[in-house]
Order: sequence, then C-alpha cells, then structure tokens
Amino acid sequence: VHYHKKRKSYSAHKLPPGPKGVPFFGNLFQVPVLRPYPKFRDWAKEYGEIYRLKLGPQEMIVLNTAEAADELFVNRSKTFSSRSPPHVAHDIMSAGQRQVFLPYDKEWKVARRSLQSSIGPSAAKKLRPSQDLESRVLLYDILQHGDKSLQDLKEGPDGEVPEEHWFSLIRRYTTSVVMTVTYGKRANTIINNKYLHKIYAVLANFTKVGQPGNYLADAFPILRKLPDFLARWRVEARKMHEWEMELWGGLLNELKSDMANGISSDSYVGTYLKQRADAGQEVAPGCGLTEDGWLKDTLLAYTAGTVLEAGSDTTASTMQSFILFMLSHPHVLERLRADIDRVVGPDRLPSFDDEADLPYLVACIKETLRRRPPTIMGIPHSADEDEVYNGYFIPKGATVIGNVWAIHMDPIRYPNPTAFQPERFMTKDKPMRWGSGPDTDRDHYVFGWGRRFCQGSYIAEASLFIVLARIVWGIDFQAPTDPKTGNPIIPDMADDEATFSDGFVSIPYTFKISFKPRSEKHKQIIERSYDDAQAAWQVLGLKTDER
Ligand code: HEM
Repeated sequence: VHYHKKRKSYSAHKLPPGPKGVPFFGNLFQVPVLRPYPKFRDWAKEYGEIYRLKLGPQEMIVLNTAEAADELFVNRSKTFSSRSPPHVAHDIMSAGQRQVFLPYDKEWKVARRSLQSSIGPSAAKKLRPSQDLESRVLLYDILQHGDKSLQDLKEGPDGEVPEEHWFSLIRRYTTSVVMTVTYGKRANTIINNKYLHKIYAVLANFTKVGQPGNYLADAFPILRKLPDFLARWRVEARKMHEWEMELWGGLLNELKSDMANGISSDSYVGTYLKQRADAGQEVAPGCGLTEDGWLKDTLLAYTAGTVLEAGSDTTASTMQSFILFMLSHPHVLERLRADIDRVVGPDRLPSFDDEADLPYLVACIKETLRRRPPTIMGIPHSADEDEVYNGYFIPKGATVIGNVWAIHMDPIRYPNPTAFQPERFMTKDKPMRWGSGPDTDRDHYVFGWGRRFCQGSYIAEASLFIVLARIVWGIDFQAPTDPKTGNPIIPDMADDEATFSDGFVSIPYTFKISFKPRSEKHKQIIERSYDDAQAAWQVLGLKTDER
C-alpha cells in the first residue's frame, strides 16, 4: 500500500527533458559508442543540469552540475550508491564479481570494507616508502630510456602500448605500487612481464565490452533468455572470463602456493587469506560470500583485481597527460620548475615532506585531472528507489551518470574551461588542499561521489605528487622538432579527439618525447638513489629490478 501511495505522489512529477528517441530503441543509436562524452556534454548544454535518455527499456539520467550530483550521490547516497552494470561485461565476463560494478549490496559492503585497511587514508600513508622507492626506479628508467621513444613505436591494433615505449615505464610504476598493496609483489621487470601488460589488456577489453550500446543484450534483458547457439556474445564473454581468470586467479593461486610453502605475505590478499583461514574458511572456492560472510576466492581475486585495474592506468595516464600539458604550456613548466628548485635545490630528490611548500605543483596536478579526467564521465551509479529531484522524477532502477566532463567544462564554475590554468586553484593566504572529496565543496570530481567514492584516491594523489615532483626536478623532457619548420611536434591540446583515446576511460594516445638529466649532478643523484632503492628492496625481501 505504502509503495503505491509513494508512486502515486511521484506520478505528479515529470521525467527530466532529453533528446527525442525512436520507438522501442529510444536514444540507443544516438549515443556514440566509442566517444560518448562530447555528445553527453552537448546535451548538457541543450537541456541543463539534468536530462534523460532511454537506451532500449533502460532509463538513463544524466547529471551535469556539481550541485545536482552532490545532492543525489552524496546527500541521498542511501538511494544512489548502486550500479546497473553492463550485462555482458559484468554478469558474464566478470561472473558478476568486479567490485567496482557490484550493486549496493552485502557483497559490495564486505569487499569494500575488506579493502579499507589496505588502501584507505591511513594505509595510504604507510605505502609512501614504497612509492618513494618505486619513483626512484621510474626516474632511473626514464633516464636510461633517453630518446628511444623518438623511434617509431606504434600502438597495437587495440591501442596496446609497446613494451619499449616510455608509457610502459610509467605503467610499471603505477602497477608495481598496486601489486605491492594487493599481493606484496613488485612489477620488477617491463619486457615479458607475465602480469604487467595483461592488466592493461584486461582493462582495455573490459571498457570495450562494457561500452553502452555495444551489446543489445545489455539494453534488452529479454535477449538474455536466448540459448547459447543464438547468443554468441555469451559464449564469447564466458571465454573472456576464463582469460581474465588466468590473470586474477593466477595471481591468487601463486600467492596461495607461496603461503603453503611458508612464505608469508604482508599484503591485502595475504592478510585476508590468513584471517579467513583463522576463522575456519581456509578453502572457499567460487563466487560471492561464505555463509559467515567472508569473500570467497573468485570475489577476493576480483576485488584485488579491481585495485590493480582501477589503480594502474588511471594514475599512469594522468602522469602522461600532465607531461603533455607541460610540453604544451612551457610557461607553466618554467614556473613550476623554479618553485621546485627554490624549495628542493639541486642536492636531493623532492620528498613527501615538500608537499606543503609546493602548492603550484598540487594546482598543476588538480588542473590536469580537471582538464582531462581519465574516467571522463565517472562510473555510472543507479537508483535503488523512485526519487524526485528539482521537480523531476527519477525512476527506481535508472542508471544515473555524474557527467564529470560537463561539470569540469562548466564555464561558470571554471572560467575559460578548456584552458589549462593551474592558477585557478591557487589559494591566497591559505594552505593548498587537494580538494578532491569525498565530501562536498570540492575542486574537481574525478574520483566520483559518496559511498562509491574512489577508495584509492589517497594513494593516487601521493603517487602523482612524488613522481611528478621528481620528474620535473630532475629531468628535461622535450618534444621532437619538425625538420621543416623547426617547431616542436606536440599533440594538439585543443583537439581532444586527436590527442586522447576513445572509450569510457579516455587517456592520451602515445606521443614522442626525449628525456635527459637536467645536469650531471641531477643524474648522479638519480643513479645513486636507484642503487639505494635496490639495496632497500633486498632488505624488504622484495625483488630487485631487472632490465
Ligand atoms: C587518478 C587516478 C584514479 C582515478 C581518476 C580514479 C577514479 C575512480 C572513479 C571515478 C571511481 C568510481 C567512483 C563512483 O562510482 O562515484 C573509482 C572507484 C574505485 N577506485 Fe579509483 N581512481 C583512481 C585511482 C585509484 C587507485 C590508485 C586505486 C587503488 C589503490 C583505486 C581504487 C578504486 C576502487 C577500489 C574503486 C571502487 C569503489 C567502489 O565501487 O566501491 N583507484 N575510482
């Protein structure tokens, strides 16, 4: 009775406005599958803070202002913290276990809670020594690399980055950090690394398979009833699940056999397996939770896998974008370098303790995240109940998107939004803050909202800070010059389409650059700190680097 009453009172409200679709399919074919964010922003300009799309029978509500997204995802987070994941990519290919796509239910709560002591704010502080050592390795790798990336190193057919490309050096850093957190192991090699490149391949495949509008079975649940011989997508997705489990399950099994051989692992999965065994659940194969509420193996492997895939390319691509902005805005780089030189000097590497004295660097990182958010339309939430916002009806079950790109390009919030202007984040007479959430009053929205707020944001920011401070401090990077004009060849930052990839996660295409030490002294410090790092890895019982 209560339910009907509620619906009735809501029926007085109309659905948000939106582009007119065709019968049955709705707006399904109006959504550009490969590059949705420009169109979603155009619609935001046309319809304002909230609009509605219909993808087959699926309702999609798009929020285009920080106020609307804060109100629903933060203030009403009890209702708006679920997901309506893509059927083929999540239910079949991920066996319904990818943490980031779990609905707002018990499995998700247990998985999220289990991660908190490994990646939450206080865990992030404990990870800093590892980020310090890994960033020394990265600096050394970049120097060794020099100008090798001036050769023609082409991306693979699905955008794969060649192992020899400098992007792979950055990827090794970010992945090694999250491998250390999840499995207590480093990515200590780049070429022929068993796990490193596969993590990126799995993520790229997931974003491709999960693209809205890619599979009709995502939009039309009725098709999910088709038998396998009429549903090739299901057969394919099951194969991809096997392929993913070679990675996620392979990592888990390797750790289990280490532990069986008496090697303890001070890591998220190692600690979890030990606690689970102590509680009497040593063997718990399969999906979901045990009766007494422990993650079973597949859910555990996918939860660790979420950290590996959520923490790798997001952070790596932000570093790559940052370098692009520095190349294309030499006056910003000059000011930043002057700052770092003044605070740090030539005799030591920048450290985490320098953060309070480097507000312009923090501003440059924030401006990079604002101008080119890697998860450019966030990760869609969904509504667990009927709701009304500003007179508009939002039906239960609707997918609700926080349109990060439209918010970041809002000219009232960010005057001249397409310009790269770190100054917009400089605060006079007040200490610099990261201002990235999870609460309201924030400077940008890359890490999402509310109860689904990115759990790894503290680790991400620490990595961005230490790596970028050190690169700018020690390394000169230059774009190649055009032999005819003598001008540097830099990807066109005004042309987002030519410079950043398709896909739900939109990151820079590879670009050419050469690196050299800023001075002999910088070079020596980098080389010495690399040697020190190798010694430290040995003391910590971790693998040293092999190149
Ligand atoms: C610049 C780097 C990063 C960006 C832009 C980013 C972005 C995001 C976004 C947009 C979400 C979804 C938020 C929402 O639903 O509202 C998310 C979730 C998540 N992120 Fe990140 N992330 C980054 C780095 C990391 C790192 C380094 C880790 C791990 C150490 C991580 C772990 C996670 C996890 C576990 C979730 C799932 C939360 C859940 O569904 O409950 N992320 N991230």
